[in-house]
Amino acid sequence: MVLTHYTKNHGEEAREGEKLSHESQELLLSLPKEKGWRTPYLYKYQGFWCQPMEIQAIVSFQKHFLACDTDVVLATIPKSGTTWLKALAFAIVNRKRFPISNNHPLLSYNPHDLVPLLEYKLYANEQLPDLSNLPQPRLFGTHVPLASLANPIKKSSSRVVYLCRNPFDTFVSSWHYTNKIIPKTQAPMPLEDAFEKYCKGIVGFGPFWDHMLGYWKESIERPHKVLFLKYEDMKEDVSFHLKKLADFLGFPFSLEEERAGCVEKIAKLCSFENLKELEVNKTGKSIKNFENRNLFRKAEVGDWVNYLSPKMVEQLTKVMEEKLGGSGLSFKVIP
Ligand SMILES: Nc1ncnc2c1ncn2[C@@H]1O[C@H](COP(=O)(O)OS(=O)(=O)O)[C@@H](OP(=O)(O)O)[C@H]1O
Repeated sequence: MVLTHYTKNHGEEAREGEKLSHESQELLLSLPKEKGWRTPYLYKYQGFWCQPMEIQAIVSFQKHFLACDTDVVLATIPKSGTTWLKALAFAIVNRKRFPISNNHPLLSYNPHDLVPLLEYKLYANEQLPDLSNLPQPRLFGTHVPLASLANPIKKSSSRVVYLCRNPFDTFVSSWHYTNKIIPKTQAPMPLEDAFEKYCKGIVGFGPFWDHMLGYWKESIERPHKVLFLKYEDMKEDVSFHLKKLADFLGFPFSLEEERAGCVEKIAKLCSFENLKELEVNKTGKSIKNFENRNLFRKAEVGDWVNYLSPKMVEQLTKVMEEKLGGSGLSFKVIP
């Protein structure tokens, strides 16, 4: 059984390698690697862990992306509320073009289709997208850490919004998602194995602490450039954070809009309860052909209590204290 799994993984690695350019294959040979969560290996590229196809796309994005001053980049580590943030930002900046109505794009498209990920979609598979004709402000999503964003993003006046979620819930969400999308022929990943990797920082785009701290520090040093939001705060008061996001993006709500309930309408449109029940999100496919329904699970703060043992809680708390202590970044971990 173990042997079959091992052989299968190596076959997968060979197949994945075949899809890569010669240059990317050479690059991978020079990088440290560890067994991945659902792919044979994660490689450490520029200090963060990543899958081979993503590394190829990120190198291309770093080389070719041209920024506009009006660009908005929505950054997250996976499972921190990316889908939610994309829906909110799209609805806010496009509300004149697409007023809240029965044919709003968010009712027939998944947020990942409306706000494409730079590394999974736009620059994937050696594509060089022509982004010059996209309506402004252009909205992009990324899981890439701040230090590795394409230089034009850092140097231009484009804005970055970072959404962060407490590591306990992010871990549980990542583990569930991984087991939902791994091929049926592959054994599910035990919670304990995933947890050990997570605490060592071995998770896509991790270590999580470096990912968070990069954006956190920049949001303090350059608050006009990076807005740092927390998933738990947004769950507590979505309207307040929606207005904050709109102000930061340069699309503040007018008094008339507020009186007309525009903020609440957007919050409702983008809510977990609404998006989860839409046909497109029950049956459609978006990122890399993955099923949209897997993007919507529970959306709760504190669901980790149902999964982590006291020993695990102690271990992750210690990691967080060691890595995030003194930074000023802290989390509500229960509602
Ligand atoms: N609209 C909305 N509001 C609040 N929360 C939401 C929303 N949509 C998705 N979710 C929850 O977010 C988790 C998925 O994270 P991401 O969207 O970052 O996933 S991904 O990185 O884009 O794959 C996942 O969290 P868990 O339920 O804890 O697994 C989703 O349920």
